[in-house]
Amino acid sequence: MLDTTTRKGRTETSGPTAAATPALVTENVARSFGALKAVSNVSITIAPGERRAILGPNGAGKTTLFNTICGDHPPTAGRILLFGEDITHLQPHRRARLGIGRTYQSSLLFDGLSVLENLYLAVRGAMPGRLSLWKAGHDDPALAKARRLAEQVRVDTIAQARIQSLSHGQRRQVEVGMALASDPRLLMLDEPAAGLSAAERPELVKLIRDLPRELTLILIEHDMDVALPNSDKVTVMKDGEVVVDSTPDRIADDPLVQAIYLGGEH
Ligand SMILES: Nc1ncnc2c1ncn2[C@@H]1O[C@H](COP(=O)(O)OP(=O)(O)OP(=O)(O)O)[C@@H](O)[C@H]1O
Repeated sequence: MLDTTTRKGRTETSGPTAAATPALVTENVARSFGALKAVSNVSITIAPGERRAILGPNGAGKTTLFNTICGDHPPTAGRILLFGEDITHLQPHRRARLGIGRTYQSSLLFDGLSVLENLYLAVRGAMPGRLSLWKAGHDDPALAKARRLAEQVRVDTIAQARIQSLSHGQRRQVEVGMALASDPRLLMLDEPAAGLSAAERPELVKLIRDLPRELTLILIEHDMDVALPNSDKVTVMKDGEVVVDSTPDRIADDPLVQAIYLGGEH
């Protein structure tokens, strides 16, 4: 994997170069909302299996960058390649079929349904064909997969519990399971630890750490204790632009990062 440090146009590279097609490339990606440039000129390359944290203060453009990648708000300029395929102009569901899974800052869970039912719906939603919950039987492969996902995200012991009875941390675990339902090659987690108590965080960190190593992961996270142990590289954004691209061991000491992130601006 590349070991690269970038600061506003300057790039230092050391270590072996990755020959494989990158999992994700954004080339000069921009997204405006009217006159507001939420994301400007973002060029990042993420290797297959890499875990990348995206940090930055509120309003830096992190979620908007996610939205340009998954297609919720496609870029107004630039290009996005997923495993070498140009997805810049594809609809979100086409991008999902090509291997993008994501979570959102706000919950998309059905409160009145059980954990297993939510996971089942996510599995069925990722399958071609019409959704038909009433056909679910014990030999339904989608149900078996939902059960496997429940184990993977450590909610199998509460599989029958309704979402509304879950703790915030457990809900986050279910959300990760739902994002995994489509067997993504690129998983994007938007602030998975937001709102979690100190007691709930280690479970989530462990869940993320135990995700299959071949899965490429992009993580937006304010909490350094969650972001840094779970990342190979860290990208810091401010005012819609990438301002630092570095490694977790260097990031905390970076004066620019300290000024804009640890300095309490967010
Ligand atoms: N749908 C939208 N319409 C108009 N403006 C938007 C929209 N989405 C985001 N923005 C604006 O774009 C800028 C970047 O927002 P974004 O949510 O991407 O930042 P962020 O880094 O994810 O922040 P946070 O950490 O608070 O989630 C902000 O000024 C925001 O108000």
